Amino acid sequence: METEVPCLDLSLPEHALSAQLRKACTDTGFFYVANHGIAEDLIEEAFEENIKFFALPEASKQDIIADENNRGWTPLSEETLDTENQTEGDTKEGLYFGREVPADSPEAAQPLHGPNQWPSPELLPEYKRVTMAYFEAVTALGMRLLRLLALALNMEPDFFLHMFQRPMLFLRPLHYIPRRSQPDQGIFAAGAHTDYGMLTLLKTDDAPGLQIWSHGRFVDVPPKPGAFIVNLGDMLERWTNGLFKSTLHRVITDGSRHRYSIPFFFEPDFDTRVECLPCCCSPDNPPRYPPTTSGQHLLDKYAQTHSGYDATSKHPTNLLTKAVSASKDTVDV
Ligand SMILES: O=C(O)CCC(=O)C(=O)O
Ligand SMILES: [Fe+2]
Repeated sequence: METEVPCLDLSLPEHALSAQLRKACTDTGFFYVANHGIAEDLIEEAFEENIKFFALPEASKQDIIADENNRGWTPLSEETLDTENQTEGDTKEGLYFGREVPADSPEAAQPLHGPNQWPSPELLPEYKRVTMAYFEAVTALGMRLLRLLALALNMEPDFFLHMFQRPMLFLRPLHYIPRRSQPDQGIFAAGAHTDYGMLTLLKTDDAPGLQIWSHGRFVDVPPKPGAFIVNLGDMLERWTNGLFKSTLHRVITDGSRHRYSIPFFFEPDFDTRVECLPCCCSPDNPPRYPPTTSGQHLLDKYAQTHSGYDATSKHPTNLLTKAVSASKDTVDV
């Protein structure tokens, strides 16, 4: 079953786009973006390099196993996005890259900041060049969307821009193995979850599988050639007091083929204050969440779903998505 996920044509004038964006953000929290300006060749190259990476022998991937800054390879089944409904881990592996932060920079003292771990250039000579070019291109697209988001909220267009001086940016190529998902058996390619952060810019190959929760059921969001899929995360839902939706989603595979996707998680600077926007509250609609910061929000979300997690220490697994069990909390205490 398919649902009508709106498609924003970025070649339209901003005033038209911002109205469409507001509707998409308040209705579905998911939308396609067409005419985004990122070269198809670059996208293709990024997928080709990742297909090569995931085909490397296990030992080569182990060499760059994810570190405490969320950078590096996460093996098959390492992540269980929906602990309530899954009987095994997600049938996918991934590779995280963040904004490059040298180990000797003061920024590296913060959780989630540090140098990247790149696949060996002897094995994959083009990997770093292509991935960095792709990273830069999706960052620029994210910046364009920030302007539109501010306009969609009837705010100054540069409202969010200054919060992205040292942003937390994570690119995470994923490889789903050809394993048939069996929801009734608790086997999922990616369990149901919402994304933690502000915005996710997702490119998938042409294999279907992504589904979003809509009107009481999961519906397909098929790949659209030439378009990105963009969704809002919990941080933006919190910032807008629930006006903009962070929608539950999952991935189901039919076992017939490999599936590759590249989500890009786009989050403001660690210290950015995330407090109900004035345009999103009123005496009748008071703020539902206390103020926090971008970094603290991500760390708290993680602690909610991982018992024993110490938010003051750096920690090696996925901080950018969360299990469904905690997805619809309304008030932080
Ligand atoms: O692979 C996909 O289509 C979706 C991945 C996703 O939802 C995530 O990584 O948060
Ligand atoms: Fe997600």
